[in-house]
Amino acid sequence: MTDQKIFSAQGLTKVYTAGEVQVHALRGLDLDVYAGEVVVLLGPSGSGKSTLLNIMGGLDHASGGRLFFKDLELTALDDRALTAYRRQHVGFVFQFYNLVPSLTAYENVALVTEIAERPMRPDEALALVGLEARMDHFPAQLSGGEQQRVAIARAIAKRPEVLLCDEPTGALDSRTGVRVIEALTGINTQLGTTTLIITHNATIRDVADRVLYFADGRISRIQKNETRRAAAELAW
Ligand SMILES: Nc1ncnc2c1ncn2[C@@H]1O[C@H](COP(=O)(O)OP(=O)(O)OP(=O)(O)O)[C@@H](O)[C@H]1O
Repeated sequence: MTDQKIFSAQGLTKVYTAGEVQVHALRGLDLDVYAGEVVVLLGPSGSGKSTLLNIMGGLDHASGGRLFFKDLELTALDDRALTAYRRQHVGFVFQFYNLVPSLTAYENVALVTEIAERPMRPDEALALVGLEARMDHFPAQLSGGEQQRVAIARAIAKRPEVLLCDEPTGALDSRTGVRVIEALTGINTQLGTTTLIITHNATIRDVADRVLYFADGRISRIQKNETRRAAAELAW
């Protein structure tokens, strides 16, 4: 973790309108995220965690307030510029892996490296998540945790500055979930990738530099961990 801000949000709001109903998903959120840190986002369902991650990742527009990625004001960008930002700077990991079933692990990662500006090789990315021996396997031949690690390799192969993870262990049992968190923290250590992880599993907060507690569209508390616990020590 450094003192260089990579994200800075001021008064960020998001209102979803569904027919006559308005949902205030973010209600004036302020946040700084520092380059190289691991941040865990905790909070009840509907408290705005995914909404924030989607806006940070350029998948959605805020309704108000300002959000910067370094000097770039994301809240001032149109769809096209937001797509360019996302392609260049952001990797995503979701609860479901979305691998192409007819392609091997290697080929799934290569799909991304072929269109990135300065990618690592697919085998290099797969080695970072401990799957170099499984490169030629198809998704159906891999466990859920291994498929998620392929998805992580795919997300980091373009060397994004930011990795945004929405419930990456949500579909996994404890042992495989721990391996996935190990892969994420290992990448953070080796590449310095700023990593945000949404989870409902409070045990995971111990691997973070900081923990953000969400409540009703705002951050109600920020916890700073003096030391980060090794992912391998986690169990739930
Ligand atoms: N596309 C949408 N249209 C309408 N309302 C939405 C949309 N996306 C999210 N919401 C609403 O915005 C609020 C915040 O949702 P969000 O997904 O950010 O919460 P969350 O903290 O990530 O929840 P969870 O932990 O269940 O994923 C919720 O009330 C949700 O129903």
